[in-house]
Amino acid sequence: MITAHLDSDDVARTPMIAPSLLSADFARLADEVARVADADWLHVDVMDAHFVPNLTLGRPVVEAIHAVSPVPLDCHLMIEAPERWAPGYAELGSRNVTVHAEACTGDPRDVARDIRAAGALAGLALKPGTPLERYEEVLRDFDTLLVMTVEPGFGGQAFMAEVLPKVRRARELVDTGHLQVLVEVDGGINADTIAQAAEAGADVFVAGSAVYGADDPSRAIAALRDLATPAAG
Ligand SMILES: O=C(CO)[C@@H](O)[C@H](O)COP(=O)(O)O
Repeated sequence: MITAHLDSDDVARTPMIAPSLLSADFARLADEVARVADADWLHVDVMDAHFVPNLTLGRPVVEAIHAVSPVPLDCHLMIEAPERWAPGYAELGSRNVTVHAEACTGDPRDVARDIRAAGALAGLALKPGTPLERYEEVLRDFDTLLVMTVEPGFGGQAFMAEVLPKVRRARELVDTGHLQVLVEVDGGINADTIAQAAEAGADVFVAGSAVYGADDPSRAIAALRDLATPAAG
């Protein structure tokens, strides 16, 4: 059985920028994917109108995006019953597939195992109000921890700085426990907020409107990386 894991390059503490396709023009997806070829990952938000009050796209569209994307896909499943659907997003070739802890009906470690067995890294996402303490024990069974810095569902919301202590605690757990886990932040990340998130210990920065709302997404990605790098320490 092939099981995906992070390699040493992934955990080198180099800030990774993952533009969120949610802020792209859905009528021109292939072009919008090509505009962020300089990114580290392409973040794809899958929403089911149940777990979150919004509906986006599903596996056939993600498969089509994967076929044209020059960068690895980072699929964020904001859906109910993730244990049923997550392995399919791994099988299509995604680099990372993240499920919400709040949506898992069983042990989240079982979903992580199935995602990895299907060939992707496994991510665990937490809403702003979900305590990390509840999931500290399962962290070592995941490759990424996505800390939501807005309520999931929509792009263009304001960054919730009150979530930063959770990012700091995640960094501490990863460092002291020597865990091979990337800390990812998602929501309201832009030129004004990315340094705070980097200083708190994030490795991966999802940015939707800050990248797709820019005239030149490549320059926006480079600028975000530059702002995160000194703050990451
Ligand atoms: O998952 C989500 C929203 O639920 C995010 O990925 C947003 O798409 C980020 O957009 P910005 O806050 O960066 O505009």
